Amino acid sequence: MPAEDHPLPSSWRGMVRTLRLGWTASPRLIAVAFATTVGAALPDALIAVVLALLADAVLSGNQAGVVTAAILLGALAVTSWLLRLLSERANRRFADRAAVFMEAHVVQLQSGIPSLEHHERPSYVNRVQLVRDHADTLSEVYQYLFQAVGAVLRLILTISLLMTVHPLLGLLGLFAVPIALVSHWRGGAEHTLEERLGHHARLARHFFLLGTDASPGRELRVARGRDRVRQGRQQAWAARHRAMSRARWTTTAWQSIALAVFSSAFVGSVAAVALNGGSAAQVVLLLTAGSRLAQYLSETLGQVHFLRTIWLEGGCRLLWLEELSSMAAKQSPAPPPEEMRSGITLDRVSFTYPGTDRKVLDDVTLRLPAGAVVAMVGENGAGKSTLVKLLAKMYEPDTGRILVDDAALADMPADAWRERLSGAFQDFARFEYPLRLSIGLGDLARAEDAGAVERAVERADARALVDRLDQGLDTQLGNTWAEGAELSEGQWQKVALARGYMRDQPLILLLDEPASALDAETEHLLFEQYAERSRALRNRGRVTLLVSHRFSTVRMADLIIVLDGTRVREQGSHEELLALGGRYAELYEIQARAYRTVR
Ligand SMILES: Nc1ncnc2c1ncn2[C@@H]1O[C@H](COP(=O)(O)OP(=O)(O)OP(=O)(O)O)[C@@H](O)[C@H]1O
Repeated sequence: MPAEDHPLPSSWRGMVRTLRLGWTASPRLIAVAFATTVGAALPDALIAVVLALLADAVLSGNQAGVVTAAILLGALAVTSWLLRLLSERANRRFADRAAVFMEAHVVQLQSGIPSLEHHERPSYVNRVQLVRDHADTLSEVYQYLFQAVGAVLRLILTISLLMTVHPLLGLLGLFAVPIALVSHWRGGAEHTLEERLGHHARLARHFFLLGTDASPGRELRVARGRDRVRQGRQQAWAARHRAMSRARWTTTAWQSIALAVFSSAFVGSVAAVALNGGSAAQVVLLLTAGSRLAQYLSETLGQVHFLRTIWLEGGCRLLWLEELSSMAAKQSPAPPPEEMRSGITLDRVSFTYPGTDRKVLDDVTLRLPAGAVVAMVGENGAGKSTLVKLLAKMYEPDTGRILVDDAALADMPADAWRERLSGAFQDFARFEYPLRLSIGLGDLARAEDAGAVERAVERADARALVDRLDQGLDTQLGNTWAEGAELSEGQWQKVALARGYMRDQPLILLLDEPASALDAETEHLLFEQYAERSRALRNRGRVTLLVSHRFSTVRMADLIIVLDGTRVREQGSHEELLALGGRYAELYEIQARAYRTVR
């Protein structure tokens, strides 16, 4: 789905949605925070009136008036301080709660999108990154919104006070309009640019991780490439900074012009009132309220700018993510079958990765028979993993169909389909949980089922690994934890493999180079056992698809598919393909010869 297929919703819809989310997070706290923040804004604006009363009383020698005005001033100051304190506490508590709520919401939305497209299309990645980066900031925007409401009320009150001196002074508010407009435009323009420059920030982050993570650190030390990485990071930041700073200078220049217009009008008003017989109290009121008007305006603008940048823009991106997620959830009505009778068919499937224009699979037609162990081979980049991803519904084919028996995979909900498949992948995850859970994640509903976890351990030949760890299956994994056990690459891969074996009866088991970090003999033994078990269960109609570069493993499969850059070049059993004397036979012979030579 190209980016323009799902454009950003309007900022205002985003704002309403974010408000609703805040209300859901904590209705009581949001109400208290609103009342105290708006309340705290008003006493300050009334100080101008009391100061005018004070000036009047002082000039007319009214002792009682002076005392009353002084008491009122004190009362206003204390009320303002107290309400501000209360509002700060209420807002902070609310922001804490809303931050947790928002982050959880964003995580849920992102993981709820069945495809991987939002991780790969650059324009989507930038948006998702902004939502992710602003997930906790979004929780602070309520405070800014309430303050902005308070500030607007304070502005109205201040302008009304000015109009008591002379109705035309209300026009001072009009001179403030350019400032508001520039500020509104500024937030949007900077945010759009930030989104457009997202790839520089990602690049800088990538170089940062390269320079600080342990595993690239080894290679960088050997290659003496640290300076190169540092330079890469600096260049990425500099490119982003240059463009942002140019844009900020332009917006700041416009803002200064708008402020200059307002300031001239204010100075002119003070002079006009003073020269046209205005009383001292009126001049005091105009000076106090007018100078505060500028201060209130810049505060309001700061809040509006923040709201515009983070909230309106962040809010509409959050809404965009919600819509993307719910659209994906709505699309698929047909449940996957409980059992497969004939197998999985790829019917003239073509696929191009989002954001690219090169076909990775072109018009591929294949049949993976129910009950069969199918192996897929091909050179690097031939499209093997891509085909596996299509079968896992991480992407949808551009053209053609994938059929499970006779039902289209495209019509099945991704979640329901994935409950019926198992998998172990070459870029496996290192889940730093206790070993039992790290394996049990393969079938979360049975993660607590000791028998199921034990069986997965046996199937992955990971018993020796479990026995070597101090607390067996209860050992905490990963060096992020103080007591965590760090595993070798091959051991992590065995954990991933065991995870892939958690489900007893998947419709399809996808094994995409799941043992690349293990030695060839271990891999051979593992799959020999596995293929035997699979054949014993043939009548249950499961399909196993194994991607491997090791022909000693591949030869055990019932059907071998040779992919050759976008197309299927050959298919058949090991014996058939050897007899064919084509690409498979050639590659098999090269590996077998190398193996004989080494031995
Ligand atoms: N996320 C992606 N976005 C764009 N192109 C991609 C993406 N992933 C893979 N490709 C491209 O698709 C082609 C096929 O990649 P794929 O990972 O399917 O190959 P493979 O046969 O599994 O290779 P290998 O044996 O090295 O694992 C490659 O040319 C690769 O550059």
